[in-house]
Amino acid sequence: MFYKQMLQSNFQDKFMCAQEGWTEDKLHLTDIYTELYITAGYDVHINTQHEVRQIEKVWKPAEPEKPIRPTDMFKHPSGDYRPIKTVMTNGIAGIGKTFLVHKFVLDWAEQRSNQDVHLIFPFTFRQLNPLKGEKFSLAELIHECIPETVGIPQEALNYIFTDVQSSGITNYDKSKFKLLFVFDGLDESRLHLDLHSEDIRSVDVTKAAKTDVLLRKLINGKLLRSARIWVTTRPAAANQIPREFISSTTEVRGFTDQQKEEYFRKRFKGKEEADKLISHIVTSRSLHIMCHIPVFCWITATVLEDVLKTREGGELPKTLTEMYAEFLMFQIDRTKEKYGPEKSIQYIKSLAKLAFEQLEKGNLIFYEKDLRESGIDFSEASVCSGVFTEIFKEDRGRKGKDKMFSFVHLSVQEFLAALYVRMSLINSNKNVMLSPPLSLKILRLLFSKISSKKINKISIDRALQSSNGHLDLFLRFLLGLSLQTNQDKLQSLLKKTDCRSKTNQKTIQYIKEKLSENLSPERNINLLHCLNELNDRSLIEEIQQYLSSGSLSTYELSPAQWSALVFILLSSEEDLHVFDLKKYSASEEALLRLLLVVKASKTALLSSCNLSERTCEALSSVLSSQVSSLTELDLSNNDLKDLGVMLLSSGLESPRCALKILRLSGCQISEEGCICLASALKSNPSRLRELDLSYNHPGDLGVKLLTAGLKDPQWRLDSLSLEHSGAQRLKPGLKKYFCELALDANTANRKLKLSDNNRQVTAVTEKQPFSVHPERFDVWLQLLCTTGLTGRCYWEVEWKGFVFIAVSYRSVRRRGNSYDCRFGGNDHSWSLRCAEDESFSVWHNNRETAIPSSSSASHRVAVYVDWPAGTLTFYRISSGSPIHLYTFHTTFSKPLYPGFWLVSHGSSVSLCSL
Ligand SMILES: Nc1ncnc2c1ncn2[C@@H]1O[C@H](COP(=O)(O)OP(=O)(O)OP(=O)(O)O)[C@@H](O)[C@H]1O
Repeated sequence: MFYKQMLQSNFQDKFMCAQEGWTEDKLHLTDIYTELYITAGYDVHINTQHEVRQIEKVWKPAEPEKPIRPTDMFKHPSGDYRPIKTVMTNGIAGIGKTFLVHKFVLDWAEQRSNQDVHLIFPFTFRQLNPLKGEKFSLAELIHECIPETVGIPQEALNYIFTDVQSSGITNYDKSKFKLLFVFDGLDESRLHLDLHSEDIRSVDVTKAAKTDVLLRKLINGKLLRSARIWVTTRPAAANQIPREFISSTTEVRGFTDQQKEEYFRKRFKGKEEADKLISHIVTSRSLHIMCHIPVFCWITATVLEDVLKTREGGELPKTLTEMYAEFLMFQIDRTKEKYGPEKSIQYIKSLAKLAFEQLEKGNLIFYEKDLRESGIDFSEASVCSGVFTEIFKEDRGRKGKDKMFSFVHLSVQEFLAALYVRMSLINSNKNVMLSPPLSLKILRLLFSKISSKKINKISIDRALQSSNGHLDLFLRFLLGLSLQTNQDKLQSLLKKTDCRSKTNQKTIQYIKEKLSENLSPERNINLLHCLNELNDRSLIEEIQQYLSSGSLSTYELSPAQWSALVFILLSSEEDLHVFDLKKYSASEEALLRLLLVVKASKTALLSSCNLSERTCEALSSVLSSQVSSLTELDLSNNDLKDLGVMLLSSGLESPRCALKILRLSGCQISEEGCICLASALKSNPSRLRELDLSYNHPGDLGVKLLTAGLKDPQWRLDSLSLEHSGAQRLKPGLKKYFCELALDANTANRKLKLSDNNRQVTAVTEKQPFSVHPERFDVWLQLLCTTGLTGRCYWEVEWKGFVFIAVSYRSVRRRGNSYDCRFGGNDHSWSLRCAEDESFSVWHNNRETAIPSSSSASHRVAVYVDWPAGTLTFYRISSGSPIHLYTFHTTFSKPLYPGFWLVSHGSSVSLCSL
């Protein structure tokens, strides 16, 4: 207890202050720390190759996923008690892993949480790397790396460790001494961490062993079995620790929109100032999206703070290029005073060269030799790397003793690379974009005179040729740097400006041409970002106009406009939690165009959108994609057939598929499709929890296989619906929901004559010999059918004269002539009025809604009720196909009875057989 208090007190001093970037004046951690969005699970939501580019597609907070509080790092995400030994926390560069560890330790040290822990030993791999191969006992290693522990004598540590080791207890919660070892930054590790390698030698915890061996044994549980281990890492290195050694995985996913706001409120204490900045960031989409990475928030806050201070009433940077240009100038200004303007400018120029040359090669980490090649004197660089640590940081060496370098964030490298291209053009009239691949077209361009326009074109073409988009952000910056305003900011680096608005107009035109070609959606989106950097919003504004005028299905969108729509949806303020295709256009074409949005959404509602097998192929690739966020997919009421399900199954089989809910109700699926589904789920049983296959025809084998899966403890499935199945469900379209109806003679008004086995009714003048019945309509010429409907039902009727085709609750009044008795005259019935002149209108609650007139002379009407979904739709049947008339959306509370009102004598209605 004494040692605990001592360590807590020492850690308070150490972790209270946070070092951010270059700041010499340290800030109190709790003053700047903003809660991060942390989730449970193995999924790494970011493409490891280039996190920034992926964010927009990927990062949408997951609704069903409960965020984890930092203090709950060692609780099982399910909420149930399970012993937890090792937690691995993933997250991309700059997302806040180190900050999280510091906050956790500080909360413990200041006795806010996790007080069950007796001692915490926070290591970083950066500290451990130089000790590789050296021999230490565990206590010595702790003293070496964590000076705050020095007050705990080695004997005391050895006593505790020996006790833990010899007790044989494996459960942390049962251990007498509760210990936590933290290892931050596994991605930086140079240690030999093969956890399977057999370390035969003794497990005497007091004996010295090589650092690598100690670490290995701690992580694989050979040493101090009950001690807890917490490892943080960037995703690329996560697989260094095999799954079997990890009890729980979490992922730091940065800031949610709300947390971004909190961050800026903490940074800017004045409310007015904070409001201004937040609203500025929210309206500059690219900035807002990027701000999900805390380190980018810091860049943004740094720049905006400076702009506010130094330029009263000045424009705040809106685009990424503006922001990075400001950031760079801010760095140069700060260091100019210390080291002189020339040196800092010269250094930036060399770094820009390095950034460009290495980006061309696809390198993100560089060695001394690379620095030399770019003209950076290494010894000088090490002086200057102190100056520009926040741009260029000396990195962990993994190759022997070679020093490694990288930019503080890949986006900084991309910005500097773009700057290098512009600088070479403006300052030395040189085109540096010479390296292959050179198409003939580019070659031709190269032999003509160099100009900004040509460089822009070459860069656009090069970026479009890249299959993984490695030049996308570079291109955005390069084009952004062709704006006068940005060049003005960088005056100290650019000799003169070379902006001509005509040139930029031509570039904009060229981008728009490219957008109308059939490029991949990702490339198109980047081109739209480029337009944004060039301050051209014409395409986006067009689409926004369409969107505000209602459904898009009325417009014929060009490929460029579709891309603009994707761009808007991906970067919209509205959450992409739920993507509802019908909001835009219920068609397959629309879905295929908006596939990127589906990928970024949590839930995709695609029911009743006339989708076919073709869609399934595309969706299957979404499901198996590394960056898909989709956990719920509703494909009900589309005739996908067995082939569609087979195609979809290949996506379901993928270990990357994160789908939890799949609705395939009414999709014409037979036994074959179900067999395929069952086998896909068998090979990937750990995800899907809910499967809706109602209104299909699974056959005996389909039912058997799927229900067996439901009982299989390996499967996560806990809800399976196979209701309303049968061969009839294999009929196309709405016909699969056809139900046989019969008119209820007991409800028929006396002036209605029933015939054709109670399937036809005619309004007549003479009273019919019906018995007295309390359910009979006595005034209006109405009647109901016998069956109350609660599922999905479809029927067709032929009509003559002037009739109302209705559905009603059984409770509709039968006596008298009030509206309460008339179909559509009250709130418990809905009706379609079919008049002699073939005009239609709908009635509900005594309110009429007219339906635009149609030309056809057909007298056949179809009714489709989806009771659970609360929809009632009327169609006119023309040449055998349903033409939509009207849909009511409501919540039905009681069974619905089809009914008819025959207004004029001689009118008739007959129920059709299908
Ligand atoms: N929770 C937070 N609140 C406020 N600022 C934060 C937070 N997390 C991170 N930051 C800011 O982002 C910067 C980078 O965070 P941090 O070093 O924790 O990232 P990381 O995930 O460990 O990155 P890397 O993998 O590159 O080491 C911090 O210096 C700080 O400015």
